[in-house]
Amino acid sequence: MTKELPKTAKAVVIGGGIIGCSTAYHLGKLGWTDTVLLERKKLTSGTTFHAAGLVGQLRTSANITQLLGYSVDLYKRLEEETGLGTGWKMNGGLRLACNEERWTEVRRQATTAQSFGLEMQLLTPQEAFDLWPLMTTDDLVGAAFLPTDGQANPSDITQALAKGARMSGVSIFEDTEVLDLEIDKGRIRAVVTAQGRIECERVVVCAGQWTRAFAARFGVNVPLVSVEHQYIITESFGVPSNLPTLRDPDRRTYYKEEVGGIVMGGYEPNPIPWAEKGVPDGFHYTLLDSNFDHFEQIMEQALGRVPALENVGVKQLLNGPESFTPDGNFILGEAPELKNFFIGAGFNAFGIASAGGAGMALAEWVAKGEPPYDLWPVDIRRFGRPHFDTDWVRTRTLEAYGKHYTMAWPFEEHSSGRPCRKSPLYDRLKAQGACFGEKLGWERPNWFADLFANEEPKDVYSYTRQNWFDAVGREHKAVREAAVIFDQTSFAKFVLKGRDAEATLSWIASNDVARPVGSLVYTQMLNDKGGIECDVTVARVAEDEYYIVTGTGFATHDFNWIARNIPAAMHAELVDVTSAYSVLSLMGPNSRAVLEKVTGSDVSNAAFPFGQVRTIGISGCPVRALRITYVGELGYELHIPIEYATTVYDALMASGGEFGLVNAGYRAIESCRLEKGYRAWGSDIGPDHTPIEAGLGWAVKMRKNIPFRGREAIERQLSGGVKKRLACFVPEDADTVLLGRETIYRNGKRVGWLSSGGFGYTLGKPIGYGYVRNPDGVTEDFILSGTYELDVAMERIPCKVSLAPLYDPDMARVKA
Ligand SMILES: NCCCC(=O)O
Repeated sequence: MTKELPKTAKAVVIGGGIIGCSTAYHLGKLGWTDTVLLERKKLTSGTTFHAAGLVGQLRTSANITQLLGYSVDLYKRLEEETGLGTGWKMNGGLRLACNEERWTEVRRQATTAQSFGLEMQLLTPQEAFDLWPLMTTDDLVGAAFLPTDGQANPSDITQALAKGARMSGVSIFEDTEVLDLEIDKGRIRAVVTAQGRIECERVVVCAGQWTRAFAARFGVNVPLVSVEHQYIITESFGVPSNLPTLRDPDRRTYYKEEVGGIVMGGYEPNPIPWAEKGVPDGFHYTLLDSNFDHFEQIMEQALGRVPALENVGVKQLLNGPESFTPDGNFILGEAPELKNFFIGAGFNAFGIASAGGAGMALAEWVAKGEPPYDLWPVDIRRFGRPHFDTDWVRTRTLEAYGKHYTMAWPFEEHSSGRPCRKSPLYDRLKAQGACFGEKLGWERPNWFADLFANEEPKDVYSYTRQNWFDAVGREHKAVREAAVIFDQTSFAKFVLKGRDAEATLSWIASNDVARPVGSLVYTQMLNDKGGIECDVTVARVAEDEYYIVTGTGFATHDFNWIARNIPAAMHAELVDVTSAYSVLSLMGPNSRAVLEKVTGSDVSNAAFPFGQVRTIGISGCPVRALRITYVGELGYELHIPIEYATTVYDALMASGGEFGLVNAGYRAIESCRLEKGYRAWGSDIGPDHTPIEAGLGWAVKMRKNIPFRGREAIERQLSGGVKKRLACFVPEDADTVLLGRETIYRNGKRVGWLSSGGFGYTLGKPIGYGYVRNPDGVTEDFILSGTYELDVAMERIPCKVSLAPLYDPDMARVKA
């Protein structure tokens, strides 16, 4: 008897691939048994059925690695739980290195794995050969082996997840296409199918490459596109079933054992986009025509590694389109555009590896309104304006696909889809030697080449100090000794306006923003666990108006966090004014002297002290000047209506020469902020870290009896103590290159990893920040009483620890 579609459900999951089934399985485990999964055709029939099925775990983020580790734990027990075979085997994963740079990358990855508590062994070529005797090793420098990696059968594991979901009471309907959603005043009311209508308030879209078009119908942007991906399946030739998976990134290829043969595929540099006009109707259990010519480049590489492939029969060259994203990470979370509309899609090469953990995290997000831990690298809110344009998304995604196995260089920038968003100063800065980086489409000067000395404004990547090291040193010196202009036009800027603006922001912000007009406050915005969701500057520009400034990459996230936290009864409206203002940050001990030459306004310390905002005139332009700094010097952020930007810039440059004013870029900012100890959201701070743990307790209004979101969590930490604390580390060896993720050892015991790392030119030393963790609690004494080493590329480097800023700890320069 066919089961009838229910009339109501607590949540509806759309899509019966591995991600949808994993999400439904985990919703069931959370007691959301009133969940319905709808699949328009048959389970797995979209993309899952042709996935290769490798399960690797290591990523550059600890939390994403943890998520993938969860997949492994789940896959280990799923067969026993459901009675269905999954094809899971923990045969380990090998990764080869064929040159010294790659070997450095692999050793750095081994350090990262160690930081995150994942076992990764470094092997000689002979040891690698012993594990994988089908390969040639002449060109090998070394290899890495992750014993807990493995592989699974994608269709079987999906069916097992579906069975597990049903066992919890979740209903699954195949051949049930979703035709529409009913949405009323921004609230989801029902899912409409040909078989009937299900009233529900929460929808989870896990529809693979169909997700972008489906979500767009409801105003939700999911930046993914389809790309052809090919692999071969050989006849059986006696390959042992315990053969580890193998990745040979220098040859762009991967391998796994399958029924005594080999599956081999790769990520070519010239991928072929698919379904540019949309996925055709009736595309299920469908593959594309094999493209032998295109695969030849991959096959050639593979034959060099596995000569046996020359003589073995190829059963199939499988060509299956999959969804890929512009940054190679998948897309998870609640859509910023529509409440209770969740996305799990765009899994690139990692669908099977990620599905267990991603489904768990997404289910928690749906059920509890937040993910189990910070998932910023995969959070849907990391995207922004350029991602609305499918052509731009496709261009960038094809670049990301082609780089799947290429070296992941430190400081590497994308090259496609550029320039996209340009500050009015772009051409001027380019003419003066700017080497630009890119964030959310914005071109931003990273550093300036000395064109008179024939320096080329181009990054040359390596794992040692890169070619821009000296140029950034020059800019750093100018920040500390003279004055610089940073073009920070890409900052995200919002206006919060309305008669309840003060009360609203007082609830959302953990620092005291109920200050007089003209005040400027650095504040965090916390979740209920006290974790830092936003890290912003707030200027009170009128009784009923605040101007909020945050980092370029956080535009969507922070806007969404603030907007969603405006209490229902409050009269306050949030508007994104990013495109209305250019930002020139005039920083350095001479910055006041430069400013005094171009403005008639009083910018003396008495009239315009630190932590204030003023409107000053420059060349006929009303400039909003914020007395604040992220580099630890006297300075002013000048927020300029966009049409005046070049006029103000030209005036400053014309007057600044005598004070040593020069252009400087983001890499100098990074160097200076590391010396001064300013935290960076996304690395040093984020939703998993509270201000107390981050050493930002001074910025929380605990002495005032003002309620704010997260206050109770902070009170608990202040009375009960913390189990981790951010500290600063300075290696004794000045030549050490710190990049982040290096393991922190205290008295020989692993206690954490670096959240960020770089070089401080004034100090003349590398600088790193990282949390020292201890389940029994971490106090200042605990931190300062330890002897520390950092593991860098599997080598221990002694270092000193500090809790106080390394530069200007008493703020004398900032407040000068
Ligand atoms: N979809 C193939 C996975 C390859 C890899 O894990 O690198």
